[in-house]
Amino acid sequence: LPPPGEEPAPYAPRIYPEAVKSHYAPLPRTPAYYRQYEEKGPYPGPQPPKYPPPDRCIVTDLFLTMPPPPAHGGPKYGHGPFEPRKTPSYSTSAAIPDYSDFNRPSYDVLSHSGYSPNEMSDAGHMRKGYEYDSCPAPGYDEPVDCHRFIKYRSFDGSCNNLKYPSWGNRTQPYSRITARTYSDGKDMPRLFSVVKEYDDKLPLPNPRVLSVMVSQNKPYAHPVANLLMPYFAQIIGHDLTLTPSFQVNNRQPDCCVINSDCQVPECFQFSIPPYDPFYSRFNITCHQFARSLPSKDARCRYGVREQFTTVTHWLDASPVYGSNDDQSLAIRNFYKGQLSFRDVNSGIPNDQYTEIFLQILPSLPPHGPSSCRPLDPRRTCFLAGDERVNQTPLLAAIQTMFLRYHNHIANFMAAIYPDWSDEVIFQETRRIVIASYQVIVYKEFLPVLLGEKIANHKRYAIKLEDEGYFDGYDETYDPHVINEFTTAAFRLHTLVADVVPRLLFSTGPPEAHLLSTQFNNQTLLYEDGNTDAIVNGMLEEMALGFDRQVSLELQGRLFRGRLPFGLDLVSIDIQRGRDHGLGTYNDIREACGYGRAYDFADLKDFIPYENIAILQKTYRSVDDIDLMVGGLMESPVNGEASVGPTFACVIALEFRGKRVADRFWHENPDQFSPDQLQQLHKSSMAQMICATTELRSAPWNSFLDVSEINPLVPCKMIPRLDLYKFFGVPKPYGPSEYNRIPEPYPYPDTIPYGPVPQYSQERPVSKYAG
Ligand code: HEM
Repeated sequence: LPPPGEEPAPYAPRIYPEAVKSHYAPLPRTPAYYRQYEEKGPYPGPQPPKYPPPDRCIVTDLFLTMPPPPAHGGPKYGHGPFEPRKTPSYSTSAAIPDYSDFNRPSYDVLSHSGYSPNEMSDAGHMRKGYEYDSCPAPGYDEPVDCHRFIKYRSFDGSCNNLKYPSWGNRTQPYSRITARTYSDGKDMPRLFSVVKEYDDKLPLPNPRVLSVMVSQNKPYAHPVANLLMPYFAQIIGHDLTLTPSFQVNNRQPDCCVINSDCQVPECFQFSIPPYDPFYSRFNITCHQFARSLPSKDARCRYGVREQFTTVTHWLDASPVYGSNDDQSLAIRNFYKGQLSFRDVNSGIPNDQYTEIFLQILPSLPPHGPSSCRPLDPRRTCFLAGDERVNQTPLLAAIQTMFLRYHNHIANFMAAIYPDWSDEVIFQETRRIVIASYQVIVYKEFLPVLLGEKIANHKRYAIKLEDEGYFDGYDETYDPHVINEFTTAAFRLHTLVADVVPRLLFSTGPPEAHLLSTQFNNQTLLYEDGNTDAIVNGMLEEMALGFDRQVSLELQGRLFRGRLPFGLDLVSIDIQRGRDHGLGTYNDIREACGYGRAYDFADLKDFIPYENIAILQKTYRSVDDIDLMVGGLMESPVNGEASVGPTFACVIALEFRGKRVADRFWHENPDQFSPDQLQQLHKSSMAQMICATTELRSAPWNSFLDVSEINPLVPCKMIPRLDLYKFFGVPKPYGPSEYNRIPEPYPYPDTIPYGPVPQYSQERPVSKYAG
């Protein structure tokens, strides 16, 4: 950390190639741009009409008061700007294309949502412990036959809790730690300030204006964490949540076009002011946004709107193994327990001669519903347990490490027990990989994210036992992901750096590519050694610091494809919180026991003055502050953590649940023998890097930059799991009733990736041998 009173150095990538230097030249923006925002005071956004809009028309922030676009305006990209309507009106009969299909979508097309607004009534359920208000209510459950899932996790998360078998299942709704703040109490996003003017509701600040007030793309480097930390966090995020949003034919409706007349209730787009520092250059005046789907759980069906995840709620490496049977079948090769893979050089799938270090993820079928469209058709996108794997090569590189780690252990087991079936080897390996991953998350990752003090605090129960088993399993503890966690606290987008770095001395000079050129583009991983080069690049490059500054690559260029602009993830995150009716920043402070702020000045305990000033300029009341914005304004806990105290509390509560409520938690007494547990606790990110790449050394805690207290350690000195402790005995450990061979899964008739080559003990000598 810099000495007190001194600012940290502004972030500049360490791997800093010529090609992207111009990107770091000062942006063609002057402080005057920002002053415009400040002088105008809080941007009120287009004023809502005096009369309430029709109920189903939730969008108050249309561009009705926008000036007309310039006649010979600059470049026109995308869909904006729009002809302003002559008479501002919310009528649905204006002359725009007939999107009658979209007129009925919210409750027809959402067939799996299955309820109409009239059916809704209030039905909150208070949960045990602090103020949980969630569904399904305790005691509720469909009859599920769990006998197949006594020893091994199901893929969809059901049958973890034997009393409430559907708990934690994919599609179960989120839980909450604070009350919902929907404008109508049950369904409409949070739209209005708590301050009223002559009984008129005043709108909340526009999300894009907030985004610009919050972040001017002037990030600082993280004081201690490298880039592997946020991307590993992203894997955890993907493990726990994938919130589906409203789609028609597998894509979001283009709300900025079809919803200019407020026709699609599930659209929640927002306007971009004409003086926007970035988008005005492209005449963009509207930002796309579709609402998250409401869940359909039977108990919640008539209740208030609650969102859900389509991946399991457990910390079970679902990005690797999938979150339902179909996904899990697609990623296996049904040979000796392995996950399906390709040889990076030959492209041959599941070739048993392929070294672990040359394995890459299998190929995504070319015409599937994925948004990944490879630029080079020979370099297809990847298939993994989570469809978001292709978002960036950094994420895919970590997924590749997991694939190799699984296959490394499965090969070992198959060699010791040649008579074990593919199913048993697969499930036993999966159990070890998940356990190892849980250790890495709790022992190495959370202390870096939350700071040692919170990570070790008794309240959160996230410090692993030094010795022996954990006796805290509680089958009545609500395991469902906390909405405030996934919709705000764990969206660590502020830590993401501008570049995708590659560094491997043997494959050439260091390289970096702008992040926005790498979305949905896996080209970089397609050469021998390139997964390793990217992993090495992440170890070498610093993460960005936890602050209100977010990289322009995410704040304006997200998913831009070949356009010079894309989406703004900061405003999306803010709008998503309102869409979900999240409790405000102040509500969460209170729930965490930090006390409410009654005035902007009361925020000074966690928020620096400079940031309080911004909040005061933008919000009408301290009670209006969005959780995402307030959280980002905080200083990191003790200056050492990667989040502020409010996010840290929400994140720690989430991870408490992931440990306490998980029947398969690796420290539970019936999961592993004491010897095995001791081995598992040796797991580390460094060990995983050494086992799955050809790097010869790794930082001791591989989420931290190399320093005197965190040296670079040669792989041979990094403690390894003694796998004989797991497989040196004839049968997997466990009480006898759990210890039977599981019944087979519904195998497909054909194996997905061509004929499986015969395994041969006489493997060719690796070119890396010796
Ligand atoms: C290149 C980096 C990243 C990109 C392009 C990206 C992009 C996105 C996008 C587009 C969303 C959906 C936003 C919405 O519609 O509400 C999202 C959600 C999310 N992101 Fe990121 N993200 C990145 C990095 C990260 C990192 C490092 C984390 C760290 C934990 C993270 C955590 C999350 C979480 C928890 C969600 C909510 C997931 C859900 O509820 O479905 N992201 N991200």
